[in-house]
Amino acid sequence: MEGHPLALHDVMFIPALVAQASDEQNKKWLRRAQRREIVGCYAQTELGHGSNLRKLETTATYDVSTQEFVLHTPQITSLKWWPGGLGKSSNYAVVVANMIVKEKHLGPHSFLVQLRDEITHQSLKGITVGDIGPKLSFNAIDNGFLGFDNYRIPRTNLLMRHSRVEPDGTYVKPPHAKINYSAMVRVRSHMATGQGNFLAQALTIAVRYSTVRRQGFIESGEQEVKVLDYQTQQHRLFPSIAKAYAFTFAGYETIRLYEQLLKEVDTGNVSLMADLHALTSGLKSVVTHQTAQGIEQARMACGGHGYSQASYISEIFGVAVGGCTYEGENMVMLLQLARYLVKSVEQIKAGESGKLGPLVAYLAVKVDGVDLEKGVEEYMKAFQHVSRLQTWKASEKFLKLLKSGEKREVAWNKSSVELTRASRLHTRLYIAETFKRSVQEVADPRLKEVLTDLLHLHVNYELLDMATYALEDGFLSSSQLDYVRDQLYFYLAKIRPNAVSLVDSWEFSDMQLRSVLGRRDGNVYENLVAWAKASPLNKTDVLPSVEKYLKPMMNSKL
Ligand SMILES: CC/C=C\C/C=C\C/C=C\C/C=C\C/C=C\C/C=C\CCC(=O)SCCNC(=O)CCNC(=O)[C@H](O)C(C)(C)COP(=O)(O)OP(=O)(O)OC[C@H]1O[C@@H](n2cnc3c(N)ncnc32)[C@H](O)[C@@H]1OP(=O)(O)O
Ligand SMILES: Cc1cc2nc3c(=O)[nH]c(=O)nc-3n(C[C@H](O)[C@H](O)[C@H](O)COP(=O)(O)OP(=O)(O)OC[C@H]3O[C@@H](n4cnc5c(N)ncnc54)[C@H](O)[C@@H]3O)c2cc1C
Repeated sequence: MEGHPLALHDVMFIPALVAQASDEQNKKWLRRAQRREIVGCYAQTELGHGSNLRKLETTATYDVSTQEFVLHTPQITSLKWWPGGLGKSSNYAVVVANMIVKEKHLGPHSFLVQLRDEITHQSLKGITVGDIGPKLSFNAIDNGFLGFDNYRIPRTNLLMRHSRVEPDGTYVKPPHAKINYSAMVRVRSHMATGQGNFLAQALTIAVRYSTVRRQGFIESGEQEVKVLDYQTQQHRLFPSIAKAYAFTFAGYETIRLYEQLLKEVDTGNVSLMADLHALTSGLKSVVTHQTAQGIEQARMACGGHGYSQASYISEIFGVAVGGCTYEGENMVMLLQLARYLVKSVEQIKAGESGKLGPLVAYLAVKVDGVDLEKGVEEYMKAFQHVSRLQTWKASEKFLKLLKSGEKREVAWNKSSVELTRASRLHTRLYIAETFKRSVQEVADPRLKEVLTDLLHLHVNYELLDMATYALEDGFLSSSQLDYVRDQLYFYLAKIRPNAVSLVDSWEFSDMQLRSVLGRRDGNVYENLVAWAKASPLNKTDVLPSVEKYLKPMMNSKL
């Protein structure tokens, strides 16, 4: 859970080579990387810039006389900063640098760069590299810094699958300007399943513990109840169980789309890039945020023991919450999706609704009302309505500001909170839709029934959570919202008997969970005592600090 120093080798270094190096280059590098004869990382973010990639400062200047690129770190803010595995483990990196050829700045490009000697592992001349120090979590990963002092690499170390620099300095452009960002899009497409997995771990611990923990009464005179029988506890945990499933289903779809994109790009078809970029930008933001919230609720649902490291939930939280920042800061990514939504609105206004992609076609279709009692399809129409309403409102605000003479960037900034709201609603619609479709495809009728209960819980929870939007224009009445509330409580109670099976079905072993509270055998109390006794402070009855500090203080006459 604390991370692995070679994680980025698998998660980004190899995928960057697969997607961006030419077949010829990969004959040289890929097998070596796969066999781990060389260890790599993905070095893009700098001390001064992470989000705004156009302002990366590391330069790769082509020297036509030697057919080499000269990598250079012009100032302190240009140091690479953060890359996982860079500090101590990697001897190679995919480095993203601003490419300059014949004095022309050609923007960020990826280069394979050797950092350390393959035998001694010592850093090479011209390279400054090290670890950036402890972090909130992930402390088994050596996130690092890296500087170049006019460091030379061969021309052929520019990753040349999609763009090239010929020996004479002729630049051959890629088929899409952002094709070099594919390693990021890949991680974003995997993040929904990855984060769903973190959420699932925390929930497994909290749900199991909630059936061991007895406290208080529901009906007086009986045995104290398992805390999982409280409606508030169910409300804290069960909607997140539904989300963990929903995120996993959504993630399967984005992973499939990324694989499709890779194949299509190789045939020169880049049409999926904008759609997938928008989709994964929104999804990674919503999923990481809701996962962090869900894990924190799971911790609180374990009361005092949840705060102990014996629960292990704090570690899961620390790792998961990193996802809100890495691979694109969440607000920044929501605004990327918003660009796509605003463009879609502009297309509709221009009478070009027919050109809209399938995920945004609903923006052009107005619905007057829904009959929620007819089932999940009607909830989908309600989600579409709130997303459409907010997307149009935010877009109109932006377009009005533009029309009033504001500069584009200023108008955008003044509309940005509303735009991020639209992006979240659009993404939550997508999550609900993929959840619905995935449940419909389940063949086993008993499994389908339980997952359908979770789906119902999800759509009622979500609609209630976005109720202000639906009430704003009178789309939903307050009596409809009462119905949604009743349904929510109905499904909390209905799911209760299956709650433990739902988390057990994720099949985390005790070794994976590392949680005293979440043990499979439920022997929580004996093991909490054993865990406490094993604390380093309990190695001796009297600590050296007693002689050193306590006694002088207690014996002092002052
Ligand atoms: C197999 C497992 C895989 C994953 C693991 C999953 C879960 C994790 C679980 C465990 C992890 C275990 C260990 C690892 C631990 C942690 C670390 C993992 C990874 C972290 C690595 C990193 O963080 S790498 C650095 C990431 N950095 C960023 O994400 C930077 C964010 N910024 C950007 O992406 C861009 O700068 C930008 C998109 C914000 C803006 O780009 P730019 O300025 O160049 O563009 P413009 O704004 O001008 O936009 C111009 C048009 O281009 C479009 N665009 C932008 N990007 C793309 C893209 N990628 N594809 C397609 N189109 C793109 C943009 O939309 C604009 O289009 P218009 O039509 O509107 O003009
Ligand atoms: C655990 C972890 C692992 C990482 N691993 C890697 C790695 O392997 N390789 C690598 O290269 N990098 C890595 N990073 C770096 C990471 O990708 C960046 O930190 C991330 O992309 C955010 O960029 P930033 O730090 O520049 O944030 P900033 O952009 O400085 O964000 C600060 C604030 O400014 C806001 N902001 C910035 N721009 C805008 C805008 N245009 N509009 C509105 N608000 C804005 C943000 O929303 C945020 O609130 C890692 C980071 C972490 C935490």
